[in-house]
Amino acid sequence: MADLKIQGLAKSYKDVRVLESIDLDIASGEFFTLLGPSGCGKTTLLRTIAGFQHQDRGEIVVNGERIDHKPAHKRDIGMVFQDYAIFPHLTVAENVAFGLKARALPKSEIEARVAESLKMVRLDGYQNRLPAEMSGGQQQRIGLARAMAIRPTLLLMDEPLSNLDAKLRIELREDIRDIQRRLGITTIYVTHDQEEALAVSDRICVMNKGNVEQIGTPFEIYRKPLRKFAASFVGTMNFLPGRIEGGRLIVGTQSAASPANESGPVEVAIRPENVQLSLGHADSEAIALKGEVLKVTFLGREAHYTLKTEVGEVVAQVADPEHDFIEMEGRPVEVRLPLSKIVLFRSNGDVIGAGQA
Ligand SMILES: Nc1ncnc2c1ncn2[C@@H]1O[C@H](COP(=O)(O)OP(=O)(O)OP(=O)(O)O)[C@@H](O)[C@H]1O
Repeated sequence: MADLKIQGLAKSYKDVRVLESIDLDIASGEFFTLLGPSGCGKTTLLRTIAGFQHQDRGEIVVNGERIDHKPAHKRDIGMVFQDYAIFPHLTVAENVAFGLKARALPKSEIEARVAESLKMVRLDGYQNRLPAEMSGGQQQRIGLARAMAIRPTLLLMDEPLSNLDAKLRIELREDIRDIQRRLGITTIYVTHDQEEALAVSDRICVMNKGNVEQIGTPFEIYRKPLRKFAASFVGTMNFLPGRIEGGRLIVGTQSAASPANESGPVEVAIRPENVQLSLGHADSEAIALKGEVLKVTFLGREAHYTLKTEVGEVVAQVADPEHDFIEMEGRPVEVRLPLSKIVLFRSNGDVIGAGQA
């Protein structure tokens, strides 16, 4: 069991600052995900923790002890890579044994750990195969078994599912999560896939341009974004221009009692699943915009609507649709934005109050 503290970690390549000043506090046994767009510094942060490169400033502390002066092989960290990084000329068992041989463990111990690790990733029986005879998903299981065989205090995973097709990705991410829970190993997982992050993590750290934007549980990140960046990067969000004046939230020609105690221009954010469509009139707890259905995509258990309103297009997602919505295209509807589901952002991207999406 290991907890990890990162304080003031900064890294530049030549004169380009890639990590600004990162502070993280990761609990023992936690599944912690670094989520962000390409180039935001996730991999750099992970590789710095692993010891493949060195920070310019800051500390990395595991169980109260600084590890950032140690070389990578002395940090007791298991690593799983996007491209598997397994040796093609070695058998499955030899690949898994690789780190154990480097640690000069007795042969019987190596054999026992290889067997145990392969069983854990459901590859028992494949010991003597070569990687080329295995599928992509199986090759990544070898990578996972190899990382776990050394019984590391930390497990780091860099986009481990990116090279797999959609179905395998879901299957393997569930396996990774089950194994991680069972062993209770502190895990840092890098992905740019927000759905994957929501599905597997205890907590998510949303990164942008070398900074931490928000750290929270998947629920908090999705439902209570603290910055516009997290709100737009995770899931789908409608953003509409509005303003608060005299205690009223004004969107286009419509208004309702303002949920926030300030005034000035705001961005009104709402998730598609929280937009309500109605043919009747709205209550006072919602902004009700006149709209027209531009497009309907019917997906069986839900339908997605693109709606034209006076302040721009709004996407609504309706669960369990009751109409044959093809007939709805071109029809006028009322587009209701319930105040309890709206999040308001200032022009600088900061959330107002503790809004909920
Ligand atoms: N060895 C290097 N030398 C110079 N610049 C680098 C080096 N490695 C990464 N960078 C730059 O640092 C920035 C952050 O890269 P990093 O790989 O950490 O981002 P990332 O969030 O993991 O992105 P991706 O998801 O695309 O891997 C990028 O702008 C990248 O071009």
